[in-house]
Amino acid sequence: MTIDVEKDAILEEEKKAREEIVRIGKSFFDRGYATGSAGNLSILLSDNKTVIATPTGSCLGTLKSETLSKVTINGDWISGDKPSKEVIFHRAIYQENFEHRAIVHLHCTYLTALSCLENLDTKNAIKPFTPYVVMRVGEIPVVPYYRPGDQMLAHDLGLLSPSYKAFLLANHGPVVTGETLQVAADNLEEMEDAAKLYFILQGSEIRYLTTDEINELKG
Ligand SMILES: O=C(CO)COP(=O)(O)O
Ligand SMILES: [Zn+2]
Repeated sequence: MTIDVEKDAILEEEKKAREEIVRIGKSFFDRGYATGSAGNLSILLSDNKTVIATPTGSCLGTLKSETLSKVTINGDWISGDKPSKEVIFHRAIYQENFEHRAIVHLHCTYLTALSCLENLDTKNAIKPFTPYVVMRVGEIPVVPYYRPGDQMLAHDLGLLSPSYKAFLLANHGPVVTGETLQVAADNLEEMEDAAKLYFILQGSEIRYLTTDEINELKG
C-alpha cells in the first residue's frame, strides 16, 4: 500500500468507528439502556494506539461524531471534547489485552441493581441459569466499589482484562467488551436480560445449569 492509500484506510476506519459509537449510543438511549449522561463507549482502532471515546458528561442519545474524544492508548488527549472520566479504565482494559476492541459501560437498570446486592459471588456475578451469557461472555467478575473515575477501577480492570470479557462494578454497573462495539453491545444486552430474569425469578426456585451443562457451552 502506498502511504496515501494507507492514510485513507485509517481515516475511513476512524470515520466508521465514530459513526458506530453515535449509532449504538442512540440505540441504547432510545431503548432506555442509557439515561441522562451516564455511561461511556469506546473503540480501539487497528493501530492499537488510538481510542475513540464518548466525551465526559455526554448524553449517549445525542452524540456527535465530530466531537467524540480521540485519545492515545497512553492517555494523551488528541482531539474532540474532554474524554469520559472512565477512559482511564477503558485504556487499561485495552492495554492489557488487545483482543478487546470495543467497550460499553452503562448504568442500565437490572445489572446496576444486581451490582448493589450484598454477598455477590465476586468470581461470577450471574450464576448461570440460561445458556447465552455463558456462551457470549463466560464468567463476570465483580470489581469492588470505587468512586467513578477512580484510578483503582483501571487498576483492577487491567488485572482482570486478560481473562474476562465482561465485569460488574459493585454499586455502579457493567463494563462489557467485544471484538466490535456491536458485539460488546449485544453482550451487554444479553447480560442485562439475564439480570432482569434473575430479579423476576426472585421467590421462585431456579434450576441453575449444571457444571456439565456449563462446560458444554464453553466448548
Ligand atoms: O458512567 C459514567 C461514570 O461512571 C459517566 O462518566 P462520563 O460522563 O465521564 O463518561
Ligand atoms: Zn458509570
